[in-house]
Amino acid sequence: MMYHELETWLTWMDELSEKDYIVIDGFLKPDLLAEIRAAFSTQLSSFTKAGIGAAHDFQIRHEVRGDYTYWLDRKRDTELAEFWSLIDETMYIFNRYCYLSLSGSEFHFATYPPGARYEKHVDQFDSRTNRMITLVIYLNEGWKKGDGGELEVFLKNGDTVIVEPPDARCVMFKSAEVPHRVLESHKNRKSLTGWLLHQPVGLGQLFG
Ligand SMILES: O=C(O)CCC(=O)C(=O)O
Ligand SMILES: [Fe+2]
Repeated sequence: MMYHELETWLTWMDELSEKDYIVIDGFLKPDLLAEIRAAFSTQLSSFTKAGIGAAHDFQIRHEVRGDYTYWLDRKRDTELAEFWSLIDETMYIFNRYCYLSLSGSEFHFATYPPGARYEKHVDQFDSRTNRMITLVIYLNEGWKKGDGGELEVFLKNGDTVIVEPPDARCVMFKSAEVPHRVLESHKNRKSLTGWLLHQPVGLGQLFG
């Protein structure tokens, strides 16, 4: 039993291959969204300041990246079982229909307090090339224009796209190919962000 119909998946995969990114509203059904929101609230006191860069150049610079994160662990965070199985389904689809060889993932909750942003970057660090697909799910109930925290995506053809972060919206893009930034947020901005990996390394959490 799949979470999304194959036909729907194939439409999404076509769009992602063509544009390098895709915005999907309703990627999560309401009950799964509620589970994720509950887990987010439970962990809120354990979030820590996010860093930038891999092992050797790890640093915390507020002006570059102002969010706080909490890394998930599928063995420990079993209340998110339905989410983990959706991620498995997502990896299966990418492997089967996009010829990727994904075999792991890493996910964190993130919150950007008012005034926080994340400057232009790509998600594949020089020293780590295993992040293939970035997947972000926004958890901003009641988000409205003026709240800020939009995701700006820089495409190869020179176009930039502004993606607003309302509740339940999912954005996926090719981690190595799509520079992006998070514009300054004026409210607490919440998300569940992760990467589908070429190998099951999942060391992102050691580096921020
Ligand atoms: O939350 C977003 O819209 C993107 C976050 C991001 O770029 C990252 O965590 O690498
Ligand atoms: Fe990013």
